[in-house]
Amino acid sequence: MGGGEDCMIIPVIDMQKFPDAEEYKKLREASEIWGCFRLINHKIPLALMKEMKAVVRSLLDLPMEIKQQNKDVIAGSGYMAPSKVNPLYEALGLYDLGSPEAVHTFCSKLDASSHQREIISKYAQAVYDQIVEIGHKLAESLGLENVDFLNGWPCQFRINKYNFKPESVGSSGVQIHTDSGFLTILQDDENVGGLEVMDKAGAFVPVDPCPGTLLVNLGDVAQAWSNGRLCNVRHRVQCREATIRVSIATFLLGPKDQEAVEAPPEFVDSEHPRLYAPFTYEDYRKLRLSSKLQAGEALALLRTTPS
Ligand SMILES: O=C(O)CCC(=O)C(=O)O
Ligand SMILES: [Fe+2]
Repeated sequence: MGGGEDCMIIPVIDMQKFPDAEEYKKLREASEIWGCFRLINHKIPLALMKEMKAVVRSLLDLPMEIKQQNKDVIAGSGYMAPSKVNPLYEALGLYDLGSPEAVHTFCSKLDASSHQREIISKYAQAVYDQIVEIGHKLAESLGLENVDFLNGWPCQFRINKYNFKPESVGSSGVQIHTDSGFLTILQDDENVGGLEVMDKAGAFVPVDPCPGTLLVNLGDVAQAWSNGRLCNVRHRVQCREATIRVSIATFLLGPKDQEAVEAPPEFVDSEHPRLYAPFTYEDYRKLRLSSKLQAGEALALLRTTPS
């Protein structure tokens, strides 16, 4: 199990320590102060993480015409070719990870072998179960008793490749952003760093690789749902060395269809008035895209009270 010194700048949450009250407190504080943490002793088998990494690498190495068959299901969910804004970055994606048919379509479009399909399906199941469990623990850490609110929430899956070249060292791999959904599990590259998260003071803090662990990020939906208690962490990827970097991200987005993102009554009182009018995840995603506000600023457009 990884757990070296360099993992320790950002908070570490140990899945095996639950239901200790101390671990719940750490989880709450990490989520309020940082909006991200390293997860150790999680439930995704290390062998599966490794096999998945190999599968993902080979999918990203496919010819462009095949990768382009990975079409959007919702805006931005399919293949993203290198662009003017992020010329070193490309990604394949899948919506929705919880749907075996969607996983099947994703695999078919990329001509995945039966071995690759098997690994992807197993990983999808394991990462989905893990992200829902973290969501439940997070709600419990905030004192909520009914934690069934995550049922049926869609999950987006994205595999990221950074083609870092000698001349790109020091430049941006992915620009500063927040994740739009509720929670993200990131299997970051086990060797190549570059991910940076912003701390409360506005300084970027490097998140160094820590093999065998996962990184969890909280997104805009978590901020709104918690009535402003939880931090939607701003982060970016910088090119640090001339090599390929690959990461695997799973995003638990928000309530499905027309169900609203809305702070439960437990988070609202006279000292903490409701900050946001209820909204659907779909509308919020569209607002982020149309406003081009990618670092959580779009939430301000939904505020019911001045910030
Ligand atoms: O590649 C990484 O480490 C981060 C990727 C990321 O922030 C994202 O996919 O939203
Ligand atoms: Fe992100």
